[in-house]
Amino acid sequence: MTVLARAHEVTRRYGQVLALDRLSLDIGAGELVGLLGPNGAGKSTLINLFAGLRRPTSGTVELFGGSPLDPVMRRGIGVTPQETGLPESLRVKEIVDFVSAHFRERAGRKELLARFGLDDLAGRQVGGLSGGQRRRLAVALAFAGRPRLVFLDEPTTGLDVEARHALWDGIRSFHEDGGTVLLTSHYLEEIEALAQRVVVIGSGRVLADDTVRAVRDLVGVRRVSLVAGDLPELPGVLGSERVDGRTTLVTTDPDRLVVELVRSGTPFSGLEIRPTTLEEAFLALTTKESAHV
Ligand SMILES: Nc1ncnc2c1ncn2[C@@H]1O[C@H](COP(=O)(O)OP(=O)(O)OP(=O)(O)O)[C@@H](O)[C@H]1O
Repeated sequence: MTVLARAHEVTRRYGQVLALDRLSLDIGAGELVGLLGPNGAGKSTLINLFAGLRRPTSGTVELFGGSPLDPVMRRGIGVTPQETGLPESLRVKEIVDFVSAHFRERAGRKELLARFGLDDLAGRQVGGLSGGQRRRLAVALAFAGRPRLVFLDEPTTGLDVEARHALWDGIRSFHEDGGTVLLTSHYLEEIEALAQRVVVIGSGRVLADDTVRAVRDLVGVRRVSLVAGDLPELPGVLGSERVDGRTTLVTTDPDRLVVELVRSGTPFSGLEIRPTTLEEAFLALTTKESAHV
């Protein structure tokens, strides 16, 4: 596998804050990697290091085998930060042309706008775009220089379902054409929908790096739901909720839980056991992590 971006034993401090803690991660050519972690886990810091916007306190960061501080290497990437300020008075097509002009290789304006569902807005001033349209434009601009690798920091924040799906389609088609993507998201279904590989980070460290499915299996959390009155104390329960008389228990050991439930003689009905969503897996992982601290 050709490695396009590599972090090796990277530590980044901001004063007393340890944002990344000897983190190592390789992004291979053609991968679509989802970076998942709670607020403050270090996701944006990692993207800023790869994009050459910050330097590590220690450890090494490589981009295309060179330094992210080298503009030649940076020309091969596209970045959408969490927040972007675009000049309000420029038209969409003018901004696309302005950004594209910085690159030797350029995506065609029409093709770029179409890919992100913005074709009808080419003549519109940015000041007249909705929040979601602005966000889509900011993401589209990451692709203006025909990058080999794009970093998208929470690309769909603030978008409605339709706009989010339009953006997913744009990211997917870039990936299908051989592009490499690292994206962070708080929408867990987004990572499940797009990424083959998920890297979970917490407290500046990699907690898991695997397929979405394997990460779920890794924590082995299941949802047991049933209709019952008051329940006795049951083994391995990480959380519970009760909606409309149905109780759902999140557990690491559904078999033992059911055995104990039957042994307790508590009457129940409608038993269902389901695998977890990535969100539940992620919560269990980060809970485990904080239990270690
Ligand atoms: N410029 C800065 N100065 C001081 N501390 C910072 C700075 N940037 C980030 N941090 C701190 O570093 C840690 C990691 O932040 P980072 O933004 O990388 O996390 P994140 O995973 O992207 O979070 P979020 O999901 O909220 O965007 C946090 O504790 C944050 O407060």
